[in-house]
Amino acid sequence: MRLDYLSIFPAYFDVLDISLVGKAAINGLVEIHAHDLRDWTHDRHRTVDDTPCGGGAGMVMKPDPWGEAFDEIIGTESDPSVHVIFPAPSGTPFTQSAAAELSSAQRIVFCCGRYEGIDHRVIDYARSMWTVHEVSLGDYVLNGGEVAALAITEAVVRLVPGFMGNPESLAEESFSAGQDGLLEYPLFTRPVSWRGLDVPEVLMSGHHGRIASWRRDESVRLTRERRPDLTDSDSSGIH
Ligand SMILES: N#Cc1c(-c2ccc3cc[nH]c3c2)n[nH]c1N
Repeated sequence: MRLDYLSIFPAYFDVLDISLVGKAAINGLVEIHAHDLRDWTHDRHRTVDDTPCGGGAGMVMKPDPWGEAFDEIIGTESDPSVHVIFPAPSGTPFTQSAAAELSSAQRIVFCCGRYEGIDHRVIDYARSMWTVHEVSLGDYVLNGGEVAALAITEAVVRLVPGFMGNPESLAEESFSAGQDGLLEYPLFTRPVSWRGLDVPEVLMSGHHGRIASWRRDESVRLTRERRPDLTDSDSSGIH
């Protein structure tokens, strides 16, 4: 899997060399390329923004640098196997199932906007050429797309076959299919007693049936408390 990042702050992605994603890069599972969008400007100030047509506050990212960067990084041929991701507050909420779908992609290009956003023609052009995803991390405002690109990268790459040492651990995580779309149950490890707080006795009983039942009940309780929106989904198993 090749991952490209277009941003005016490409140093954001240096962290990928440190994290687990860096290990995947070393193992050849992923190839990471970060690019400075300003490398595709031609004025002395390396300008990437301009005032919004129709007025309004802030600045909008000009289309020209994006188009020239696309030509060099992706090419000028249409290819639906290339996935181009535009993080944006107006995007579709990014989910675990979206991460799972993207984990089989061979090429993902992240377009990280700044200012008020990117000229919409850039997205329209990308849609005419590749498979485009306009996605949002959640209902809060960031200053740009880089943090979202990092989060999406981690969510996707950890699902790439061969990345996780123990793929079985994926099955029991929150939002995973194996968890019936429920939130993960509380986790405990040694010591059994810590600052007057004890591990639930059932988890020390060695009775696998009771442990499984306790974990399911906890997942249902937590999901009802914190994510009632998940309790009506078909995959949740609770209604
Ligand atoms: N994804 C996502 C986002 C953003 C976001 C993404 C891109 C830009 C470009 C300028 N401002 C941005 C905010 N805010 N909140 C989210 N969940």
